[in-house]
Amino acid sequence: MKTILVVDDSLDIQASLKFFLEDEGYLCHGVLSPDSALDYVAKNSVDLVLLDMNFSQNTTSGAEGLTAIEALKELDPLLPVIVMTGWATLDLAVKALTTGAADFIEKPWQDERLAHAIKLQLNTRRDKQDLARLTQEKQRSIAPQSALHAYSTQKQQVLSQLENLAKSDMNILLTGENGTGKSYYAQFIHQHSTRSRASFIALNMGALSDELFNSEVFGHKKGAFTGASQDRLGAFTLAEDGTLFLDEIANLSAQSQAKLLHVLEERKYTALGSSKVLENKARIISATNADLSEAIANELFRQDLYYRLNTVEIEIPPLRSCKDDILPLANQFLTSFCKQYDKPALSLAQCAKQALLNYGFPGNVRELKHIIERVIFMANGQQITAQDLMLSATTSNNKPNVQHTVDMTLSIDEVIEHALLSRLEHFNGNASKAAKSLGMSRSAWYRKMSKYDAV
Ligand SMILES: Nc1ncnc2c1ncn2[C@@H]1O[C@H](COP(=O)(O)OP(=O)(O)OP(=O)(O)O)[C@@H](O)[C@H]1O
Repeated sequence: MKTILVVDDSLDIQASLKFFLEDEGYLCHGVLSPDSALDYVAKNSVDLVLLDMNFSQNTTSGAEGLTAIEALKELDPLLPVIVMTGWATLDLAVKALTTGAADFIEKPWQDERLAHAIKLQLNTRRDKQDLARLTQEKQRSIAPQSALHAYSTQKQQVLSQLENLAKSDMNILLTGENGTGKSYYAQFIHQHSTRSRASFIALNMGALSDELFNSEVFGHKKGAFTGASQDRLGAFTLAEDGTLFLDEIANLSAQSQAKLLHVLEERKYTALGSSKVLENKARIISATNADLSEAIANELFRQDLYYRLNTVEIEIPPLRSCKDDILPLANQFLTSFCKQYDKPALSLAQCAKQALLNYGFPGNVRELKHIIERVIFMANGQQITAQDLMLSATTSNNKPNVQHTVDMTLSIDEVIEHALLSRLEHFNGNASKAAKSLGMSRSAWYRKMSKYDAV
């Protein structure tokens, strides 16, 4: 329900506007002075202000109203202020509109005209908010994904479980190794939920410092800190009543964990530099490839936050335990990359199929996708051989292989990608340990990994 703030020093006028506005379906709050109005707008959600222009006795110039319009617009540039005065002159109306008022109404007002003006200004505000949100959302939301493919019984079971859970409002924690497609499954949940028409906002926690966390998650006001040159909407605000996907949740610092826990408990937050309390209505899906029980035991992750996030916990199985996915996914990627690079259709020779089925895929579906993308440029002829795939030898028990032979034909990017994957494999998919062993910070690790996902 929209909230309208009435600023008028007459309690009679406040009461009669309240009566009328509530009848029109709005929530109405009244204050007696511009100072109280500013205080109220700074701390509460207000959708529109009806502002008297004169407050001190015997003044009719409208100067107090003009100052109030300026201050209100400074506080919230998108807040519509409709001016109402019994001392209307053309000059004052022009001044009010050029100062930032959205409309000018003479007292005594006509109900129909007032109702129309309010409706119009609320619609304009909504359109402006949508535009601001869409612009920022476009800058930050993850690229629309291609379809999620699941052929094996294991993956099909996970999908049907998620489809059922999607209908609830429960927070869901997705676990699983790197590259199993957790962000794809998060979008799948959103698309099958009752929130599918609202936004899906994704944030990679592994890449956020504490300072960035505040800004990205809660947003900031212009001037909140050096370099804050304009207002920024936070992920909770952008997600609104949609879905907020928090990837790599185990990598949050203790400080950021405490802040996130507070929002999840209170369902309220404030942007940096603002005292306005905002409500969190988003559903949280989080994901991690880390062992959170171990992180809790080592006091690296808060148990209370874990319980807030994992109302339900679903593990996405590694590719090596879903053998029935390997060849259909490989063919799927083959078709789409041949199309993307305008190459003639290619197929997998029997030896290549067998090699893929025997391989351990420490980097899971992401790695399979990269292998297929690379082989398109390496294959001679229309059939891809096992050799073209350039897979390292695998262990017989299908566990990921630690040894990678360095092929002298690989580019520097491919050598780095191999190094990252083999280190990940060595640490059983634990990205924090893999990063540490390479002398990299967690955020540098995630930046590198996402670079190779994008190659
Ligand atoms: N079921 C699937 N169908 C099609 N593509 C998939 C599937 N699962 C994963 N992928 C591909 O694998 C890549 C990695 O997926 P994603 O980034 O969601 O993995 P992740 O589990 O979140 O990895 P990380 O833990 O490293 O963040 C995606 O870019 C996508 O191309």
